[in-house]
Amino acid sequence: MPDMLRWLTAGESHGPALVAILEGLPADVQVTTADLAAALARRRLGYGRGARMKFEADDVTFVGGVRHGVTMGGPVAVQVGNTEWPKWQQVMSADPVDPEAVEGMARNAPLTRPRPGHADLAGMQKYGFDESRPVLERASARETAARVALGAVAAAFLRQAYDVRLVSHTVELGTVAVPAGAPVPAPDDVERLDADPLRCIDAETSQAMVDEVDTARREGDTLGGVVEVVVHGLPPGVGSYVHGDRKLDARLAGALMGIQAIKGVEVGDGFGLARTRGSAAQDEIEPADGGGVRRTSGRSGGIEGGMSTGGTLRVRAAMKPISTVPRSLRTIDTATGEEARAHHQRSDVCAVPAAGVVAEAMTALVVAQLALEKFGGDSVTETARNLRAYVESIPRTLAVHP
Ligand SMILES: Cc1cc2nc3c(=O)[nH]c(=O)nc-3n(C[C@H](O)[C@H](O)[C@H](O)COP(=O)(O)O)c2cc1C
Ligand SMILES: C=C(O[C@@H]1CC(C(=O)O)=C[C@@H](OP(=O)(O)O)[C@H]1O)C(=O)O
Repeated sequence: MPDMLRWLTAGESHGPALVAILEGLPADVQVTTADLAAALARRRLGYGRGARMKFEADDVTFVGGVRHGVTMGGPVAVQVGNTEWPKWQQVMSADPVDPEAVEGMARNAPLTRPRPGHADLAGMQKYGFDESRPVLERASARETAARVALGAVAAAFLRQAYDVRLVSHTVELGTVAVPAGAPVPAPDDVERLDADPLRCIDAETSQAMVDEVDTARREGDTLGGVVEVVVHGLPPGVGSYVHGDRKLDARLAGALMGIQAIKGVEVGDGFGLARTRGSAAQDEIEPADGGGVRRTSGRSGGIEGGMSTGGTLRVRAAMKPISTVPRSLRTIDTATGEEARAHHQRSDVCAVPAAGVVAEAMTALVVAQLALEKFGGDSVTETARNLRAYVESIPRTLAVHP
């Protein structure tokens, strides 16, 4: 069975634009260009990002699927224009260029010193390229702008159809971590998180993270970290236990690992649970006041058996430190086979806060995909009605009280 909601992006880091398509979304989702621009602006936030984030803008437009601020049921197509395109027009021209026009142009020099930690070397081997420009143009995390634009559409759908809301935040940066027991952010915390330089819920930890970025920058180095995405309001039963590839946690892990530089995904207390006893690792079930069930804890991160439990969903993604290290790493020059130092022009010291926004977008897409598989419907009204009928059909004794 093909997925009900599908998405695809195209475009290069220094090309004229990124484009993205979201197919399978119901009609009547209210979404505007301003909503997309706001989501893209959040992705540019964060202490530690490089020069490019300052001078480049995301020029976003809908090119299909939306009319007068509402989706029409057809594929939603988005374009994110690159305002730096004039500088790259020749280097990244789709049509052949006059070799004399690019002769001696520094930007067009062949990139023959593949950067460790990037797609450069394996990409050259795979496609038989003699330089890494065609690889890095597509592998670059610039592409995440397109996914964030689609994520904003998915998030609007989830909010309007099911009252489901997402929040993301930074929980670790380098060696600095939010203290154990810090509150799980609520939807109301989004503004405060976005205003924080590291998108961190705890002010003291955030200051320590700023210091960590400053130290890394001073030392010509880069940082990674861990982000968490929290989903509020998801009813039980989204996802599936019948096949591995239809599990909510499997889909989330795949989508989050598909973000550039993400090296690990943890659902709920994931890795920590592996170090405890079974009696202390589950969320016990007890009768709720006035009927129904409640959980005594939220260790599972709101997923059991590949399905949402009706509790708060929590998923974390670990980002490795930025690969382009200013002090530059050892490599070879592929033109000569000689030892060399990897290319380095400019780079982020840390992009963990931005990765949180991207992780939130991917989570919105996956949750929307599996929610639509459960509830179906061609309009927001229809899918919302299906959700209500389902929730009402759950016997009173089994109703979830988060
Ligand atoms: C939001 C974001 C920004 C990034 N910025 C940079 C950067 O400026 N420099 C860099 O070397 N890597 C950056 N990366 C990471 C690379 O894109 C990534 O490491 C590379 O594509 C190789 O993929 P892999 O790490 O998943 O193997 C960024 C990643 C994300 C998610
Ligand atoms: C452009 C973005 O991020 C880029 C992601 C990136 C990488 O290697 O992934 C490397 C940098 O690009 P450049 O090498 O051209 O300076 C970042 O600026 C963006 O997030 O919009």
